[in-house]
Amino acid sequence: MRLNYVETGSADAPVVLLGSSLGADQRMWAPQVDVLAQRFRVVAFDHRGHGGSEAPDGPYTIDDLGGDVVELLDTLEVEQASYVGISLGGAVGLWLAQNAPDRFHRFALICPPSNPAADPQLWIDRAAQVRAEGTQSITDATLGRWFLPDFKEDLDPIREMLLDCPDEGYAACCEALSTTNLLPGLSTITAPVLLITADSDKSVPPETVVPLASQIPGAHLEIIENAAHLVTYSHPDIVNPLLLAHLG
Ligand SMILES: O=C(O)CC1=CCC(=O)O1
Repeated sequence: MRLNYVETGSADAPVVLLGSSLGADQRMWAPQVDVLAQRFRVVAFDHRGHGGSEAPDGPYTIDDLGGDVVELLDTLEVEQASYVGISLGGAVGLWLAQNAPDRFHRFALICPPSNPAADPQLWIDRAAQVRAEGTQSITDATLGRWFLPDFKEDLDPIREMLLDCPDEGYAACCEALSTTNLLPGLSTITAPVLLITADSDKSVPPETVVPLASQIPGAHLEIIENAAHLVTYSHPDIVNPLLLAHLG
C-alpha cells in the first residue's frame, strides 16, 4: 500500500509520524508541523483511502491501517519513530502500540476511539450514506462534532479536506472502525503514552478516553477544556506544548 506523506524538518532528527482523523489528511496538521519540525523529522501521512494515498475498495480493517504505517516506516528505512494520532489516527496508534511495540518510542493519542465496534451500526450506516451520497452529505455534521460554535476561524480548509476525501476510502475506514476493539490489549502497552481528550468531544466522548489512562500502564492524561474533537486545530496553543513535552 502506497501511503502519501509530507516530510518537514531535518533528515537527521528523530522521526515523528502524524496520523489524521477520519475524512482528514496531512493538511490537518498545519498548526503542528512547523513547531514539531524544529526538533523532529515530521512525517505527516494519509491513511489508505484518504488524501493522496491509494484508495482500494473496502472494507478495510484496523490491521490494514496499522500495517500500512509499519510498511511506511520500512519504506522510509526508519527503525523507530514516535507517533502522534488523532481520532482514527489515535485508534491506529493504539493498534501500533500493541502490535508493533519495537518500532515506536512514544505515542501521543488525541481523542482516540478505543472500541468503536461497541456501536457497529453507526459506522455501517455512515459508510452506506457516504457510498450513496458522498462525503458532502456528512460534512456539516462532521464540522459540528469537530468544533464548538464559538470557534470563529475559517473552516473552509477543513471543509475542503473532507470534500476531497474519496468516498470509498471514507466508507471503508468507517467499516474498519465498525470492527475495531482495542481495549483487550491496552494492558500490554509498554511505550510511554500521552492521552489527550477534549471535554466537549461528541465524536469520542471524554468518558471513553479517561478510563484508558488507568488501563495503559504509565499513561498520562490531559483534558482540554471548552474544546471539541479536532482539538489540534482549535487549540494548538495548548496541544503543541503538551506534544513537545511528551515527545522529548
Ligand atoms: O466524528 C467523526 O467524524 C470523527 C471520528 C472518527 C473516529 C471516531 O470515533 O470519530
